[in-house]
Amino acid sequence: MRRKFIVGNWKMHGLREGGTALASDLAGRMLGAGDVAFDMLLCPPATLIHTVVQAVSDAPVSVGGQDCHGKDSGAHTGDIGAPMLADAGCRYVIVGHSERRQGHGEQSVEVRAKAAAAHRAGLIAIVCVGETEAERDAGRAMDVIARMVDDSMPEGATAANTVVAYEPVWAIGTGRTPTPRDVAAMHSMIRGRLATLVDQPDAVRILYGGSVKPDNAASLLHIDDVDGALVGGASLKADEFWAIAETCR
Ligand SMILES: O=C[C@H](O)COP(=O)(O)O
Repeated sequence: MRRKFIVGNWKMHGLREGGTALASDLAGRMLGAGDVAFDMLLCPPATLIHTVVQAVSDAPVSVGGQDCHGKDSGAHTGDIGAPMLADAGCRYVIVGHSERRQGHGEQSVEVRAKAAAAHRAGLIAIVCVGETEAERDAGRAMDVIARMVDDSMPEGATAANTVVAYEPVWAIGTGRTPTPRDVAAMHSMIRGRLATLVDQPDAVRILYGGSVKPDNAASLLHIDDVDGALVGGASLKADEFWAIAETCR
């Protein structure tokens, strides 16, 4: 049985005061809620990792990085090594987000190296894949995602060290989402693909991301093979993020 997984990706948002307040608010809700049917992860910007780790230390809330380098250390100005994230208290790291692939020209071969680096550091890698609008319009979405999954998954990936996030690029921050039928088809295809790439493919959590909001969360999160959500904008407001999480209860 895969537990639902609700992940907040704060992207490049947040200063210490607001980040502490948001993380503390969510930690309090998790503690107050008792038994919940989902796991919660917050991925703040690197500058807030330490602060957020402290703010959620008493609560069942994990913290993750938004990216890591494919090497453990070295002369890579501005980058963060996976061992640094682990040392700072992270359990997870997002790799291959489309904002890294598009904004920084990252290819799947680098994403694979980043996921491998995450595993070496004992982190769980959240490997993101997603097609552009042009690729979907051209009827190539399935092929594109299949290839991204194949090329981004490192040797030694297991259900214990890897999560996959399907995020159509055209749905991120736009208020648009694929139909539940399209999401179901894509997630089912991804799970089939994982069979040859990952140990225990049926246990791998596959998240949907892209304009997940309180009003559409239930319809997206109850689709077969959708094991949670990678939430951007709505993760910056405790009420909205919590409302999304609560649809899993
Ligand atoms: O990592 C999160 C995704 O990019 C989704 O962002 P969004 O919820 O703002 O569309």
